[in-house]
Amino acid sequence: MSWLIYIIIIIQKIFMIWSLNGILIIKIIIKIIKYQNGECRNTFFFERKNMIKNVALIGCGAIGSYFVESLNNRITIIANGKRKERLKKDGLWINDKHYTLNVQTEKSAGKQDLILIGTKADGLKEAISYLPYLLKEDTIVLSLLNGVTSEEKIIQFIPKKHVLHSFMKIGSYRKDNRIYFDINKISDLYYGSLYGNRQQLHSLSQFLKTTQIHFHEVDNILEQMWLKYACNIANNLPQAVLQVNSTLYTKSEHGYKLASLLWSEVYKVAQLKGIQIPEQVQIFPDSEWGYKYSTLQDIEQKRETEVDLFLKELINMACELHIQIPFSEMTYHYIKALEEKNKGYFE
Ligand SMILES: NC(=O)C1=CN([C@@H]2O[C@H](COP(=O)(O)OP(=O)(O)OC[C@H]3O[C@@H](n4cnc5c(N)ncnc54)[C@H](OP(=O)(O)O)[C@@H]3O)[C@@H](O)[C@H]2O)C=CC1
Ligand SMILES: CC(C)(CO)C(=O)C(=O)O
Repeated sequence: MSWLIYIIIIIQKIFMIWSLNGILIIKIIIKIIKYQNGECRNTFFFERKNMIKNVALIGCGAIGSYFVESLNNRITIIANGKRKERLKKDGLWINDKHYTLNVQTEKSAGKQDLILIGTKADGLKEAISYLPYLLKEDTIVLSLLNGVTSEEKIIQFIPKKHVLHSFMKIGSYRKDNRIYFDINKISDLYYGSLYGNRQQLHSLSQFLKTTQIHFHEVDNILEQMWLKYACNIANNLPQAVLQVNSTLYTKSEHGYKLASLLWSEVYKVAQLKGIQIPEQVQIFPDSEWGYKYSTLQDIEQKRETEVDLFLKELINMACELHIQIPFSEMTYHYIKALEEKNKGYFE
């Protein structure tokens, strides 16, 4: 009889090991399925490191407000001096809803997991000077500015591993502390990694999935940024010179031609830098509805424009490549002269 007891015990043990293994195998299968669906990319390999909790925004204007609206209770606004007092006291009105803000200086905010830079080009230098106070080992920095050089400027001051390349597609309008955009139209964040920081990319996508933000993690972020850059140059600038809305490009063959000429010069520079963008000019969708893009908004509200970010930088690149881009040069000087006119130089 004793051999029978032995056999029963052995069978019992086999079943126990089998069922334990079974549970383990089922757990691994569930993990793999979740990983495939992108639900646990952070945790499968990286053991719950790099979870984004603290998010800071430097520059809560037209595009920054999109993140205030989406992450309201989870976002710290970084500002100093009078700007800080104003933002604390008045908050922001976004699409006619009032938001009170958690405003901190760069020194009081503490270390951040994610930092969004939403200043214009003229505020970038100061924004960069805040970064050392906010950075920890695995902080992610996104620069939302238009143009193709803000990331290069940032990595002159902080290690590359922090920086993902990014830009926004959104039509947002600001007058003082009132901001309007339509989240049902295009309001999208694009980002990608040029410096091989895949872990940051996963953390960011993981975090964004928990929010209402429309986002796209893309492989060809540099091409996408240049495409947006070319669109901004071709669409924002002729309308700013002529001070008319975007029907310029749909109603007038001359307007369309102006956009095409500028586009052809960005295309030439991009080609020589090995960046692929389409040869044919792209007019922003819905331009027949008569939009005023940011450069014209700046001119009308007598603010500095970002023409240096758009054209001065293109002219410098062309110079380095030993090519001429006369339409861009001329447009650059037109807009600079309009800025001077706004400052009352000619009165
Ligand atoms: N508007 C749009 O629809 C789009 C804009 N973009 C790009 O996004 C970038 C931002 O543009 P936009 O949002 O329109 O610009 P805004 O002028 O509306 O916003 C910039 C904000 O940055 C703040 N700021 C400047 N310096 C600092 C600083 N040192 N610390 C804290 N805050 C600071 C400004 O504050 P203050 O007002 O007090 O000076 C302002 O609120 C630009 O590069 C633009 O080309 C891209 C896509 C669409
Ligand atoms: C045209 C627009 C709104 C597209 O996102 C833009 O980038 C700008 O106004 O500068």
